[in-house]
Amino acid sequence: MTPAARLAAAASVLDSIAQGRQPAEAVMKAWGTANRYAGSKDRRAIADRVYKVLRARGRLSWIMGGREDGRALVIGSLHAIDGLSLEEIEALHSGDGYGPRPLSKQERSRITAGQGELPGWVAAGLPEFVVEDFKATFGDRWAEEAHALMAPRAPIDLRVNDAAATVDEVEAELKAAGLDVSRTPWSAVGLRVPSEPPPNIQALEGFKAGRFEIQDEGSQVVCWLAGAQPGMTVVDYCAGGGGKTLGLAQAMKGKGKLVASDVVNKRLENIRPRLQRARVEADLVLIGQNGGGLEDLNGQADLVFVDAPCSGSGTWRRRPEDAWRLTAEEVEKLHGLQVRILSQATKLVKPGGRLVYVTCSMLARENEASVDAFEALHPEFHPVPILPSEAGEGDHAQRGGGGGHGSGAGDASAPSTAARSPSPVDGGGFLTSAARMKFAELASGARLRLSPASADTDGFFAAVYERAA
Ligand SMILES: C[S@@+](CC[C@H](N)C(=O)[O-])C[C@H]1O[C@@H](n2cnc3c(N)ncnc32)[C@H](O)[C@@H]1O
Repeated sequence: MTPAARLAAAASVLDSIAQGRQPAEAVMKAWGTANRYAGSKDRRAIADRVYKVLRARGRLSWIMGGREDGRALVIGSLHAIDGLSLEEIEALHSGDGYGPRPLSKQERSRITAGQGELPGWVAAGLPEFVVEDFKATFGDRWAEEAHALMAPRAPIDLRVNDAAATVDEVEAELKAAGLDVSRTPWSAVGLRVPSEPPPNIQALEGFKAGRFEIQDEGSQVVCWLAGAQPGMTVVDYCAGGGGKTLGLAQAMKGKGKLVASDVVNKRLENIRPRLQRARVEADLVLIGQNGGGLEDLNGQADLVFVDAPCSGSGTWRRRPEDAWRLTAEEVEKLHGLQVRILSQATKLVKPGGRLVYVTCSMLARENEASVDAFEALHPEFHPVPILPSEAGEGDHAQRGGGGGHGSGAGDASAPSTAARSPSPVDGGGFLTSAARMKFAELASGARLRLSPASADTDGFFAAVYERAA
């Protein structure tokens, strides 16, 4: 393909992405299948252009006078990102062969007009309502947070299944496969590989044998903070694809009862092969929108983990297309759903047991606002500080009625006053000492926010609660 034909193809892929809800990666793949004449270098060049545009879509649309079609965004990117002159852009738009048609008068004038002063949200490359939320949360640091969230090429993180292999063994295995592997800073069982050139992790023997899984470090961290321990009864209430289920199973070391529930059966079914690969077990339970289906566990769970449905805005560095699909109305709906799901999940928590709320959202409306609403509705749930309180680690457990799980869940004979819940930052030994220092900086009481800018992870929010007796 000529460079011009690649631009035309990128514009058409961008239009397909804008028309649907499919991930950009899937649209790119479908385009490759339908256009077999395109070689790997062509597909690579087209994907590079598509992602370049998606990460800067707001700015490019602004420059092109509010146009949002693929052609305009590609033209804008040649000018504003690649720095091509009008003549160079025109040469790529001669209309010859499979290249794009010549520039219109308006398109030419958009390029010659220059960018001018860009409003903050346009420069940040995020929808305006998102930037307002960021300003309220991050203050002066909002632009840095926005930039890191939309920056290219997040690395790929792996969680080593320490029941099947040591971190050293997996590290050596990945090195032998030619990957440039390093340790993750916060999760003690995390490894990181660059996403460029794209590694085929799923084809590796260690992946197939369950020695490691793909999981962002932030996602690993929230599993470790939850405090699942061997012998506990744990419910992963919104189990989805099962990423956290596997992390919780790892913390439980295969001992106790783990239940993974969701309202979508297909998602639960996808967990099955992952459990088999990791050689761990969980009961998969399809629940109704109102939580029906888990009545047997009412008041029984030591830990209920609610990885709530959310905007997924914490993962926009991997899926920048989603930033432009989200609306303020959807965020409002998600906030309502999050508070409702948390309320439903409370029924399962036993006195002294924990409820952990997690999102992969960067938005305060889905994080702080959702747990504020939950706290107002459920005073029987006490916030558990992420860091040990000054009065001594675990004193919240006694305030909350004791009955901790320090000696292993199911040990009903353990005296409640002696047993103390470990502090979330203890992380069951799965958090590094660097994590403990870092989270001292990032945690606010029972709440912790991780982000690409602050922790080099996807954006995550976690809040930990304990039910009073
Ligand atoms: C953020 S995703 C979970 C991701 C998953 N925990 C993981 O780590 O792969 C949220 C999940 O909540 C589920 N969900 C939506 N409404 C729900 C409800 N009312 N009760 C329980 N789960 C619900 C969705 O089907 C979705 O799978």
